[in-house]
Amino acid sequence: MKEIKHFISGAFVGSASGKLFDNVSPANGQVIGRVHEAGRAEVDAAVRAARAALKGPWGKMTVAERAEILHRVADGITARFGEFLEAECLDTGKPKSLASHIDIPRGAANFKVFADLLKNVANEAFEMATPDGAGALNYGVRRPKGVIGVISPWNLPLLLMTWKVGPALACGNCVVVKPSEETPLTATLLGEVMQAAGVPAGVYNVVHGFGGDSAGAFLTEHPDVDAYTFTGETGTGETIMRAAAKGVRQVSLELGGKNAGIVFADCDMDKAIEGTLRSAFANCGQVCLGTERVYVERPIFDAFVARLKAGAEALKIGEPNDPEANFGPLISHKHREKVLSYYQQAVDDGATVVTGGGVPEMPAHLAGGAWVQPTIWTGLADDSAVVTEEIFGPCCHIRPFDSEEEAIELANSLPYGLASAIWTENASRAHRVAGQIEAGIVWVNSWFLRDLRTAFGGSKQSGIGREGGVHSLEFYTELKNICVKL
Ligand SMILES: NC(=O)c1ccc[n+]([C@@H]2O[C@H](COP(=O)([O-])OP(=O)(O)OC[C@H]3O[C@@H](n4cnc5c(N)ncnc54)[C@H](O)[C@@H]3O)[C@@H](O)[C@H]2O)c1
Ligand SMILES: O=C/C=C/C=C(\O)C(=O)O
Repeated sequence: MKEIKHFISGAFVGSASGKLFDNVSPANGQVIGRVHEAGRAEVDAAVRAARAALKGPWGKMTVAERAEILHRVADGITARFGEFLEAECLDTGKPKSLASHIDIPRGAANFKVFADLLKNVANEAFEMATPDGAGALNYGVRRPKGVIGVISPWNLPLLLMTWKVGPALACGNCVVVKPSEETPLTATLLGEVMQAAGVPAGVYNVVHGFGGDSAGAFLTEHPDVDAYTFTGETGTGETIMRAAAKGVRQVSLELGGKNAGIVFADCDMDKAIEGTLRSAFANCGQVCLGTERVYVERPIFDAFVARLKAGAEALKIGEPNDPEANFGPLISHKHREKVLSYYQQAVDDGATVVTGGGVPEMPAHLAGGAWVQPTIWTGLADDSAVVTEEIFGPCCHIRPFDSEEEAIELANSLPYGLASAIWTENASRAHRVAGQIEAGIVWVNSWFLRDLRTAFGGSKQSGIGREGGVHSLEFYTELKNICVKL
């Protein structure tokens, strides 16, 4: 049985406590490995290694030298593409057809884009007048923040972890990563790539374990971590924020959502159906940006529901190696219980189940997996928990609307504000509505189209701060103003 160890100070190490936990395949329920669970000792060793590495060669490198190494990291991921793909799909059960297009290439891109950005970024400067007439010159310099704690979720494990590690390292920080307990493999494999690329020991560390009373909590409670970047549930974000308050450490939080899709009668129906299908069902609905509320203008409501139903029913459920599969399992049985409880709630609340609503029948060798049917409802009240709470499963509720104002009000009615997708061929309307949606990201006639130079993050309870492009610098560096009296 494969043992998955921590990566600390350039070496793979087990836990002193000897505590291990199972890594379970969501596709068939089988144990695929045993993972070392970090105690305070391993977390402390990782933080100390990171602190020491800041003072070592990493801290003395030029931006160009660091950028070259990070390019080698990206190339290392690409060179071992097959291994990363295998590992990601073992952990998550997602179709290889999906991970080979999204997760793994983005894992590599996250290093290249931020390495290049750092080489080209300019700092601000202000000339100022002084009473003696000689003036003064202010200019900003950026310095690494220090040791960054990176806590990442299981839905897009390599993509979301490197989305933080890429800019953190490009800015000259050292990191301690706590990947989700559900998906330990790719973060561990990345340790090998880091080493081969010449990243000095201690710059990239990985500790495995759970959240509360385990590696996650030990990391967020560790006094020698300078800042935390977290992607995950809103409730966990609150816990991390509380822990980070001690010692006044900064947090960047990318949290949950209950994203709205708004489909106007003047949309290109083919595009709207294709995009909404992806946004509701890609990655088995386990994408923070995914659409779980669809608002459709009344004249096209029936046609839209019928076509989305047909699209959902045409999805091909299957295990990662099935070349035709485009719909995998949920991450775990525990998560399936949560998703199925909402499926039941929808029925109890009087929904019309347009399609799905249960567990699909799977062949015997996959029967132990966390499979669930893609599901569409109509007819729920706006205050049903199914419509107001993040389910994080392959499901959406579709509701008609009669005016632009009503659609905007519905989209903005929840305490979340991560993303939204608007479908219309009327350009004025697209801009007008997009400007009024309370969300960090609004797509018009697309979904999950990502330019890594743009600001990414959520408003309201979907997060704090923005990452992406120069916005990442706000979090991963300290901007210092130097004022020189002339
Ligand atoms: N806004 C975004 O960009 C974004 C992106 C992806 C996922 N998400 C959100 O993530 C959630 C799904 O991911 P998840 O279930 O892994 O989230 P989660 O909050 O349960 O776990 C995320 C990470 O936090 C750790 N953790 C849990 N409790 C902790 C604690 N007390 N202290 C420290 N660490 C702790 C976990 O071990 C894991 O590594 C959804 O809510 C989804 O919307 C948001
Ligand atoms: O599940 C959430 C997906 C988030 C995507 C990103 O953070 C990204 O594309 O950078």
